[in-house]
Amino acid sequence: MVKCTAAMEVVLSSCNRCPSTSWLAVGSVKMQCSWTGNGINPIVLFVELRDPSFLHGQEGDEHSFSKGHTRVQNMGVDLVVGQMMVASSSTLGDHSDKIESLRVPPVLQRTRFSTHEIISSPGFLKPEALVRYLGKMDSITRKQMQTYWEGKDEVKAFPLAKTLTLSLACRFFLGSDDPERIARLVSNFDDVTLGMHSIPLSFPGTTFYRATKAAAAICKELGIVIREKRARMAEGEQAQDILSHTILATDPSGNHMTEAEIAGKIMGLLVAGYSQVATAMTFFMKYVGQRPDIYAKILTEQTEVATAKKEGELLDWDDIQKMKYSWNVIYEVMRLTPPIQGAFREALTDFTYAGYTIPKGWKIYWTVSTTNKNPKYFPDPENIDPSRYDDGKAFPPFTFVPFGAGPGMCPGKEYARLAILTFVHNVVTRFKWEVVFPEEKIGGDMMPIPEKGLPIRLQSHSC
Ligand code: HEM
Repeated sequence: MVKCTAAMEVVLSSCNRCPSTSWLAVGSVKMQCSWTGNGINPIVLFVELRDPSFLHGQEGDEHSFSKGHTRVQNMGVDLVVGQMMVASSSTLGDHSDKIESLRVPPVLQRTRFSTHEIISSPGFLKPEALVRYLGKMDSITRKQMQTYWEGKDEVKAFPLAKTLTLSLACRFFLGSDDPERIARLVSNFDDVTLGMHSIPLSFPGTTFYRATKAAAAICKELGIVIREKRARMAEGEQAQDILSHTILATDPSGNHMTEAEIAGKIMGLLVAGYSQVATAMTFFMKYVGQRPDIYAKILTEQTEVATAKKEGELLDWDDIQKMKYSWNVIYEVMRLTPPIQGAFREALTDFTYAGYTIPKGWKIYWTVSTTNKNPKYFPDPENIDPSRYDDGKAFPPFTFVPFGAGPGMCPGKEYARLAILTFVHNVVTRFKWEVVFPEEKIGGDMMPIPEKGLPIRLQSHSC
């Protein structure tokens, strides 16, 4: 058994300014694994309290989103994945030699190659590049509808949305359509996603331990994918996906990434591109399934798009531009249930916010949902009202942050928009649906998860 020693400082604080529950950072934890003596990075300890107010709201978000000369710095996917990979190599017992090559110090991951730069540099996630993916996105979505949705009276929306988004991510990030490989990865990705937001106590039975095992399994599979891709590139295959460009990327000294670094980057991207998009699709099904008035308006919009197309013709960029009402509904879905509830930052200097002094080096958790429900900007905040985003209505910076804000804002926003709207088009033009358990419990710590997978009863338009 792995034993971890933890030295812990804890400061508890709360205030009554915030009407809803949020997460409060309360201290830092340093841990050491008794097997290897490896230190695991200090992390914040957070607990759920009623009415705590910490870094949220417009003022808090300005602190937490700004980078560089200001008070906090971003801790993105890389660092969390990096932590997990270091831990995985120290806790997997007899498998540790196999994944030794995958150990990547988190600092190295963050400084040599930024994920943001890698996915932005070849312009992969920019609208002009995404236009090229749209037809393929639509055809993958159609195929999945035919295979998993059509002819069924009842389906579980969450697992099906995850199968779809993982297939899309594997296609566009890895250039792979292999369904068996995708099926093998699904449960591992779920474990990694949960582990990214858990306290890194790595012994059998903990969420973090499961995540480290899953991360190791994904990296092993990715190692094979990377070697296959390198071989095809050596034979002249063009770089047409993010993996190829990551293989070709160099740091300022002209060095390429190691296989482990590439696997870490790609795993971070797959996790980001898979679970958040699936969560947004799932909560679209939940909220719209309970609001026939909103469903009717979306159906009108999507039917107009569909009837303007020839038989079998795939969606194009102009079609997406016509889906304004549908996207406003998605904004409301993400405002009420943000797929990412918040993220970590690290204080670069001591600073005081709302009467609390945050010491340098402490990890801070900022929350999305409290910001997005501020009644000053979103009157009657619990109500779904897509007209909030009608043309011409703008919100002040840092008041609506489902995709974050500032320099660390989500680089996958446009990709997510296309994937979600393509899904909306395909599901709404085929079915009307009813949520089986309107009061289904939403679990998950930092990421909302419907506990039963959101079962829905389908009624096909063709019946
Ligand atoms: C509905 C879908 C999505 C939502 C709601 C979402 C939300 C967010 C948020 C809130 C952040 C900021 C985190 C922070 O400030 O620390 C973020 C960052 C990020 N997202 Fe997304 N995201 C989505 C989809 C995607 C997709 C599809 C990709 C990849 C293609 C992606 C890649 C990333 C990356 C790499 C970062 C880190 C950026 C950095 O640190 O500079 N996301 N996302």
